Amino acid sequence: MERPSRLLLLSELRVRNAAHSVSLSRSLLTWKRRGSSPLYHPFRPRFCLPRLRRRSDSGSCHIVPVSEIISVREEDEENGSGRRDDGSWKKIKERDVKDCRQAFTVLYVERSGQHRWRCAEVTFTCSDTTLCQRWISNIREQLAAIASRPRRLLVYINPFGGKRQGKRVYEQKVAPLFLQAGIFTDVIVTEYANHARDHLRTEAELKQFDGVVCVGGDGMFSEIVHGLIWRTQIDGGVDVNCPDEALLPCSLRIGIIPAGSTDCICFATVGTNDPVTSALHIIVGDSQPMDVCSVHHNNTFLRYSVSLLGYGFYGDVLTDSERKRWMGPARYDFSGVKMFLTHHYYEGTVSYLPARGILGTPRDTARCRSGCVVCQRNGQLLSERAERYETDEGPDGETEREWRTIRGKFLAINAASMSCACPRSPKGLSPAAHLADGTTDLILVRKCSRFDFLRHLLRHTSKDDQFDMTFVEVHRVRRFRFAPRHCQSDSDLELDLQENGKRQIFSQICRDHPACGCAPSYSSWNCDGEILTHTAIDVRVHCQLVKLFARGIEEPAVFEDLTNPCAI
Ligand SMILES: Nc1ncnc2c1ncn2[C@@H]1O[C@H](COP(=O)(O)OP(=O)(O)OP(=O)(O)O)[C@@H](O)[C@H]1O
Ligand SMILES: CCCCCCCCCCCCC/C=C/[C@@H](O)[C@H](CO)NC(=O)CCCCC
Ligand SMILES: [Ca+2]
Repeated sequence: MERPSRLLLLSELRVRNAAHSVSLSRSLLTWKRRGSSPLYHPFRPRFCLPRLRRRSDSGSCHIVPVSEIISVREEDEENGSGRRDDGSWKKIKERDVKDCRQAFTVLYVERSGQHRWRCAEVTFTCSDTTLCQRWISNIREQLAAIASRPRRLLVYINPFGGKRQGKRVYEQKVAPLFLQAGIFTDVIVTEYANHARDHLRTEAELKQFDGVVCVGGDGMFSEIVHGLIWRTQIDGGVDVNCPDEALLPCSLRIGIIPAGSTDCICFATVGTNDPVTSALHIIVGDSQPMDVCSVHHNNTFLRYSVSLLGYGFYGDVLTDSERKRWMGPARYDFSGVKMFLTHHYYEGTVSYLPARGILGTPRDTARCRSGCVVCQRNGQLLSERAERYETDEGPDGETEREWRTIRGKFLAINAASMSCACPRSPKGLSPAAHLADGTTDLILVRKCSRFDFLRHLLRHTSKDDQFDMTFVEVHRVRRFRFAPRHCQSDSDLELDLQENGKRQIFSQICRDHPACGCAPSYSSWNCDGEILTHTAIDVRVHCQLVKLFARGIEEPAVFEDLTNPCAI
């Protein structure tokens, strides 16, 4: 149970011309209308204390955690008595001006439903100038002491992501908030694809910054992740081409201002794709660790992935939609329907290393939420294991024995390192996946009828379980490999030829002659929205390799009897 800490200040100040009892402790700012009866505050989210406001017949009490104060502004006489909390203006009575010589405004985070945050403000006025200054400097001191808050950010804007609104969104909605919060920014509007990645790799003076912000979609985030991870490994002498090397975690946090088509990473880490909410999470200095998968082909590094690695359906949707970029976000719906009707399946071998000895399964009903204990515990377990064996997979012999292999015909092979929740699918591809548990959920959708595949797809948008179907299996894994049928080992191929020689040869011919309309042998991998150049891949999860300016999705408030911070 959270108890109010020792008070730093307790004064009678005026809010909207009414006397209020206002207090500041190291953790809370509260204001309560004078004469109102003590109120209890039964709502509190499980992991944090948001601003609370409870009204009764006799008044209202507000509680704002200091960690959620954005800034404090000194008002001049006119502002202090003339401006409303919502920023509009009111007529000033002469008596008000006389009574309230000094005023200050506190800007703070207010939750507005569906995980959205807004910047609210309240103006306190008082007749004593010294007291007013004490309040302002005390609040400023509290804010300056929060070491996790960024002071200087490097911002990359993709002007062409999503609906091409990135620049406008940043200038109108985000930059003014950063200014209010006293955050300095260096802004780069990208001029070509991979501009941000290459700038981070070689040019950016990262020591100057407390974080990197991207304005765009998942592709833009991916650029930042690639630039930062690459830079960190090169500086630390890590060979990125070796799939067995443990990667060094990146120290700079990444902020995402969503302005893309899917915005899956923002949605799955914040709970909404709203630029103002994301800006506020950056300002308050939130931190959310996140797993990253490295993808290799024959000991050559290909890419990193944080959300979806998809072969078959999602690979084909992406390949088809890339030719329709001009359609904007609607291209995914168009290509989704087209690829569903095309109904291609692909043959190959999936091998995986199951995640053992850690918490959680892909069929859990519990979800990864703010302060997730599964992520915390598994993070600890995996780093202890890494220290013991100098690899996070356990002793070599044991690891080799644990690999499992599945051969088959698949409509889709998906690896979801996080839920992949997005506006299209609010619960995501793997609803119980965790952001930072060191695992990915490997989902195998075997060849089935169009009708069954449609049922499976539609379950991504409803409450029904998309894994509860005979042709779908899901495994929580630490590592996996895939080889398409034609990339299998010589002995496997011989076996296949004996089993099904005619089809093998026929499909190879049809790959060379697409006009015959036969199903292709290969799909492509969709790696967080980028097409991979190879189909045979080796994927390894690196637990908590990067950090975001986010806190995971907050639980809705739960009913709890609290010590009443307003009863003072
Ligand atoms: N100035 C630019 N010109 C052209 N392409 C760019 C530029 N800046 C970035 N890009 C590339 O644009 C691609 C798409 O960008 P982004 O991810 O922002 O939007 P999106 O694809 O619409 O959204 P999502 O990834 O969420 O589906 C990225 O892969 C990025 O590399
Ligand atoms: C015929 C009815 C179909 C109904 C299907 C609904 C299922 C929706 C599941 C959505 C899963 C999104 C996974 C996110 C992947 C991102 O890393 C990637 C980059 O932004 N986006 C896509 O590849 C874009 C992929 C878009 C797929 C539709
Ligand atoms: Ca994970």
